Amino acid sequence: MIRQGQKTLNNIAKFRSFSQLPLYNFNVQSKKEDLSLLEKMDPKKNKDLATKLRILQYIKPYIIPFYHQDKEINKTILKSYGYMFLSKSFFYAGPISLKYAINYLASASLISQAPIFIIGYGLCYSAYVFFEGQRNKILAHISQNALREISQQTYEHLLKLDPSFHFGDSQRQTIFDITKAQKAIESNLKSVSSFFIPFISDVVLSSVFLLYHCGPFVFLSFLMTYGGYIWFTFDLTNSRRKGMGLQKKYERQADFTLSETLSNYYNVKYYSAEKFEINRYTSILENYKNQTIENQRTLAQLNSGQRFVFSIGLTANMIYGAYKVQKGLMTAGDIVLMQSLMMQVLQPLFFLGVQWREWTNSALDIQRLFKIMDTKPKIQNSPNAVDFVYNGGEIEFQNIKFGYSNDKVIIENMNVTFGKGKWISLVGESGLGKTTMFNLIFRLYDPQQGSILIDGQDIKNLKMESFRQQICVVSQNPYLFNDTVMSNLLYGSKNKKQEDVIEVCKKLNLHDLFMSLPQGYQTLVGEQGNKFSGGEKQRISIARCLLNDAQIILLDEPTSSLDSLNEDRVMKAIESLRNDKTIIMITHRLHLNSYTNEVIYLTKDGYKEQGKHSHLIQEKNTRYSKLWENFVVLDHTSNVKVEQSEDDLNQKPQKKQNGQKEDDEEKME
Ligand SMILES: Nc1ncnc2c1ncn2[C@@H]1O[C@H](COP(=O)(O)OP(=O)(O)OP(=O)(O)O)[C@@H](O)[C@H]1O
Repeated sequence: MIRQGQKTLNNIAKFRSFSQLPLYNFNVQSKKEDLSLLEKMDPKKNKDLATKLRILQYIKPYIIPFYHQDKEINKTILKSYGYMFLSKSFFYAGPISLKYAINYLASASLISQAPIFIIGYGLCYSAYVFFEGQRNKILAHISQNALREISQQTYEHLLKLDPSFHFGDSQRQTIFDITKAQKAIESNLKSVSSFFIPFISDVVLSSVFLLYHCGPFVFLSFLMTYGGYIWFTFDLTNSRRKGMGLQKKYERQADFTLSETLSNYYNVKYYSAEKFEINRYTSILENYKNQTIENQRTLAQLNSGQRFVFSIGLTANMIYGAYKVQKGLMTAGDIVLMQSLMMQVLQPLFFLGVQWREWTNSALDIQRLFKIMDTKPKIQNSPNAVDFVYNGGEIEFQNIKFGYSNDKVIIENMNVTFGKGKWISLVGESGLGKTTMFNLIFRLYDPQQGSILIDGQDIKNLKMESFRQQICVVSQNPYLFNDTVMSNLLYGSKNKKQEDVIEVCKKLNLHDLFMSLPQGYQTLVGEQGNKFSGGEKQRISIARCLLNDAQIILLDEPTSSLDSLNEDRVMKAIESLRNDKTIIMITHRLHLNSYTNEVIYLTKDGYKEQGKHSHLIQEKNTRYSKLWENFVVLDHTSNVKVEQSEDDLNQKPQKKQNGQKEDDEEKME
């Protein structure tokens, strides 16, 4: 499950190339109001307490019967309480039976009945073990359900968050944090249901039995011993918190460094940085080791202190009991009962520190999850959002101003129209904001000013799923899932037939490559698709996009890793498969513009030239024609281009524009 989450996060990529991510049809079982309640609490006011209360809110539906909306889970929780009642009944019947066995053994007239109580003691213990086992089975079932539902909620929330969240911090760190937090919540749930609830019932029941069987002195001494023990445990555990926090921090650093280094394996090798990385990792491990030793020392202190407090209480009660027996006010059986009851609660009491420490530690881990759950997606459907109505796929930037942050404007006063059904090249210098324009079309960000219209509809007023479904993006860095070739090709196009896939792959020169693999189209592509070359990955992601039914295709330097032969094939494949879809293609390889219907050339100072490649380069005073001259001279493929350019400039554009109005306007501003 965690691996799946990691795969998906990695593939959210620069923008979500496929709007089918919501195809995963989550069916979250927890009541939604639980989350909103959690969200309302302000952890800053009393961070520690607030976090613990939020954790309780989170796990409440799995502890309190009738709180979960799934009736089956409610029944299971109720059953677990039934088993607890039975196990506790036998747990306390045992020492009482033992008390009578001892008293009868000490009495000459009743000694013959003692074995019945001894057998009763044994049976009670067996029954207790049986019902406790049944309860544990049920608790495992509940906690696994809880883990699944909480992971699901988190996953769903993560997929809603904006790219600024996913690419602001380290994604790997986020994954670590979430994984740890989910485990921490599961462990907290287990500790509440398997430890704290039975523990509280033990303290209450032991008190009642001690009061009834051994009198008020033993009862009070018992309460004081437990009170002192609990106070000491909590006090010392809280003072160990800082040290535990440091240990966690070093642990996270170590995990993170390991993962960073391994995922940058090639860079480490290329820069011969093994020694540097080993030293870095070792110094973190050293910190972790020292802090763990220090924490173990304080833990030993805690444990010996706890036993000391308990032994004082136990000894005081035993002395008092011995005195009462001497006076004939208590029996030997009462002393055994007192000892058994105290010892029965002693066992869980020794775990109290461990459990409380776990809670305190998990609170640190879970705080990170809460921080993520508190992050609200900036881009959301407006309350009155309507469905997008496709009408040819014209895209219009109206007076757009945008910057990723307020202090740096990337795009200002931009007015551009990408005509419907056209294949348009978007050209401009590096860093101009071309990829950013794609991000804006996909509404991964909202412009600070102006509107983006698709087929005359402002995307801010549209349901995001409805227009995103019509857009497919091939990003600069092709992202593949670590799945089979076929699954990657069909990601988002589940209804496509095998023949369609083969047709597209043949056109992109991929079919023979896949067929040469041992498992053909069922071959796994490897982590991030690294079983394929950069150019092959690029062609796979183009194939995936061409197989998609989206009517608008955004190609961000789709052939940057391709040789000229494959580049030509790809261009021809796009041309033959595009079926009047609107395509915007960012490219720095100007010769590709001969394949497209139109070029939009933008500069940082807001200048724009728009028209057919062949016309723009013939106009000697256009900036684009100067760029083209430079390209032809400087580009290492210039020979090909010069040869091609005669074709490209004079024939291809004309051939390509079949079906397109000849009176395409050239706009120059
Ligand atoms: N997520 C981001 N957060 C902050 N700044 C960003 C982000 N993405 C891009 N930028 C900045 O925005 C500017 C435009 O980037 P963009 O990728 O849109 O340019 P581009 O025209 O596509 O460049 P290239 O041709 O090199 O791909 C750059 O200065 C870049 O550093």
